[in-house]
Amino acid sequence: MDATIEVHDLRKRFGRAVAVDGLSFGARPGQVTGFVGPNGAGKSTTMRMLLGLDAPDEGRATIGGRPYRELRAPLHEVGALLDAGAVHPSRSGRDHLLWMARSHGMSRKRVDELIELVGLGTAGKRRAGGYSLGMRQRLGIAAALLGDPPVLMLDEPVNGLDPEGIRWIRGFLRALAAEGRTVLISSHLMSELEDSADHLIVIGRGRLIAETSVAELLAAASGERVALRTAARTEAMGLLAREGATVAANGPDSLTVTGLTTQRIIALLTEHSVPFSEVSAHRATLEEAYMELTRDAAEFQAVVHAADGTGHENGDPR
Ligand SMILES: Nc1ncnc2c1ncn2[C@@H]1O[C@H](COP(=O)(O)OP(=O)(O)OP(=O)(O)O)[C@@H](O)[C@H]1O
Repeated sequence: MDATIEVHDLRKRFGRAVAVDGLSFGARPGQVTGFVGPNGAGKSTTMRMLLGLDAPDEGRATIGGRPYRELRAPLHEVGALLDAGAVHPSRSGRDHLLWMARSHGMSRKRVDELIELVGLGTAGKRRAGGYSLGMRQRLGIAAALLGDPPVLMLDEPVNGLDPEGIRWIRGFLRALAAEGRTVLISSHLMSELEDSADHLIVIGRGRLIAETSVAELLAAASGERVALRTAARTEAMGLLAREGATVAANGPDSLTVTGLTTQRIIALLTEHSVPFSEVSAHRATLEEAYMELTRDAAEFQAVVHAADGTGHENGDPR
């Protein structure tokens, strides 16, 4: 089966709210594709449409060229984790998987293999109601993998995990992609996707903001900025500005310079005997790049104003 995920001009409204607004993107086999956007951007709704749980108003959401409802053996074609809490609390993790396996004609052996693979071990025999979030995520991922599907879709799999859980899931997802699977994972935090995603789909207000590789996004956000550390801040600022650079001071001895290369800055400072202790190309973090991209997304501002408790739009004093 062709394991490509494709979304084309997808639209979905809930009453007056537009959840997904003409979204198009793709996710390919052999890659972890990060699906990132602020809270309320439309990630879960898009995944739900890909999984046939919500019907699009317009557009197409397909897996291997077909909508979910037309897949012949869905469990063997797509594995999904939307809500890690969706397990009966009094049933053990293993029994939950056995129940799913039996209803789809899969073996007990497959269940035991998966319990080992996701690192649940003996916890598999304990009541799922007593599981930590990390254990519930592992169980959910095991359930998604039951039918050994070439496509995996996980909604916020890293959210709420401890550092060890995050490390495990990153490595695990990368290994699944390395086996040739298509892995789509959503997150509202770009930093969660650092070190795990190869490709990024960034959305805001139901629309595509960027579809890019992690490397390209970082290069674009890093721009031509150079970080300069000098004890002679005023002198350096005057000199570089006269040479056409834009210079911003960020601290008593640190400047950010735009418009001149690192080599040219070093040559000028040396020529004019301006002391400096560091000149380096600025490298943006993934989080900085993301903040720049989503600055205008209204949901993002809404999160900020909800957090500061004003209940006002940002910059709107009413
Ligand atoms: N069943 C529903 N009924 C009404 N509105 C909905 C429904 N599902 C989603 N929405 C709205 O659609 C928009 C997109 O929501 P969605 O959950 O897809 O975003 P998200 O990017 O997954 O956000 P989060 O990171 O918070 O999970 C939001 O404004 C949300 O309130």
